[in-house]
Amino acid sequence: MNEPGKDFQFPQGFLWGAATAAHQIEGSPLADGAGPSIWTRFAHTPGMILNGDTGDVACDHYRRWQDDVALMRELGLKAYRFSVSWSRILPEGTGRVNQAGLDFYSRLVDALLENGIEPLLTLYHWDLPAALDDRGGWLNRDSADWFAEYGSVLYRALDGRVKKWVTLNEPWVVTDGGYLHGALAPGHRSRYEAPIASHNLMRAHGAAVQAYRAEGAHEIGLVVNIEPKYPASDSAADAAAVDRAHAYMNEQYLHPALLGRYPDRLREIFGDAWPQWPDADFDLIRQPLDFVGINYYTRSVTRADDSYPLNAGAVRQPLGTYSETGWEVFPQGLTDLLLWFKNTYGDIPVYITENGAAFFDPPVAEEGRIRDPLRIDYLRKHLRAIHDAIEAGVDVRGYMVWSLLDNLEWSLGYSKRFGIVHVNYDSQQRTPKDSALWYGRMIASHGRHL
Ligand SMILES: CO[C@H](O)c1c[n+]2c([nH]1)[C@H](O)[C@@H](O)[C@H](O)[C@H]2CO
Repeated sequence: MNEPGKDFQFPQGFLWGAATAAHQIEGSPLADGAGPSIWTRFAHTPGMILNGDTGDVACDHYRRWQDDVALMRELGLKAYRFSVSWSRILPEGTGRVNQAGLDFYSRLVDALLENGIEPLLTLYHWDLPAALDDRGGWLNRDSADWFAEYGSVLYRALDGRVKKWVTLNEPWVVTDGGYLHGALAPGHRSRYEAPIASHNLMRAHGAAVQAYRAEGAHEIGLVVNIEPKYPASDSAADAAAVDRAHAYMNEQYLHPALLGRYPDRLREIFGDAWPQWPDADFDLIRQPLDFVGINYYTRSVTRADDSYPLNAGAVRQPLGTYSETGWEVFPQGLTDLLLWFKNTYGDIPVYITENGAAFFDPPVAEEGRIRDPLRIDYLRKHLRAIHDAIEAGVDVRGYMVWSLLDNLEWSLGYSKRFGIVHVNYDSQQRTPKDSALWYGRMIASHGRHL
């Protein structure tokens, strides 16, 4: 447990880094031959993003990437998780390669390596080429081939320099937000489309891993957002609600990827909207993985309700501490989740590929400081929770704080700040917050003085 003054020993080689995503930081979405993504289109659809914010400029990382790599080095990061914009590489989604797009990421990777920072590359962080959405997007079974083709273009260009690859970031959010509830691009609302999109995403994951095994020589994995579900009461109804919520978020993607089957509850949840899948699909989806990335933010105390389609919902905790996004700060949930993962799927290496929180950060003080003690407390407690899981035998190999920079929080626009580095969106000035300086000291001591 977390005895005060305990000397925390993280495993040798534990990878300390930070994470971002292309659409959230790059800006210049159509520069140098890039094609539009569904988020370029979604953002320019009135009413879809708070305050009419768009990713047209964001953190201007597409132009400021060299300064941002220098900043990562100054902070002492050892790794950087980023995503590639598919439509910069393949403007129509398939076929013609845009060399300028490839060159951007090739230069970024070289700069990271020159500065002793290991790149972790995510192929897909939600920004599907608009041209593929016009062909049905994730509802089209051809999406698996499209994605494998895209992956192969990047493997050939970057493998050897990039040694840790991620196929998908959070297929749950892509499906739940983009196809069931409609809050995220492409903004569909259909309980019939959601399972189809979800299944094709996992087929695409499997196809991209298969393509990597033919082309690449290093590591590839899947990133999921999972969240421990705790019953709001000891009633049978709440226990059943927990089972449904757990199957829908936590098992829906890990089961097919690692066990080659869906949890039974999904048929109960979706009813007549749950198709009969071909057995061969699970042979494609279930590919040996070198690691799984877990994005952890919060827990959910869950009760039965009449919400759609789960009939299960989260209950706010009166004594809980909440971040600006309304997520409870609950570090113990990360320990519980990691133990569940190991007990359910075995000793697969794990990276915490996202963990962080949005808090109201004060403006830049006169001396250029930004005091964000709540974020430091959040990060410290979650790193201690990871350490507890490691001591209990979970093979956690690294931690990527979300996020390096304040950035575009999807449909919430720029209203939420997750960065350990503040971004002034008018001047594009970067200011490391106290949490960035703290995290750098943490990395330098390898977590010893957590
Ligand atoms: C529902 O929470 C998810 O685990 C989650 C949280 N987050 C994410 N996924 C995404 O991967 C990031 O792009 C978001 O910016 C980040 C913060 O919202």
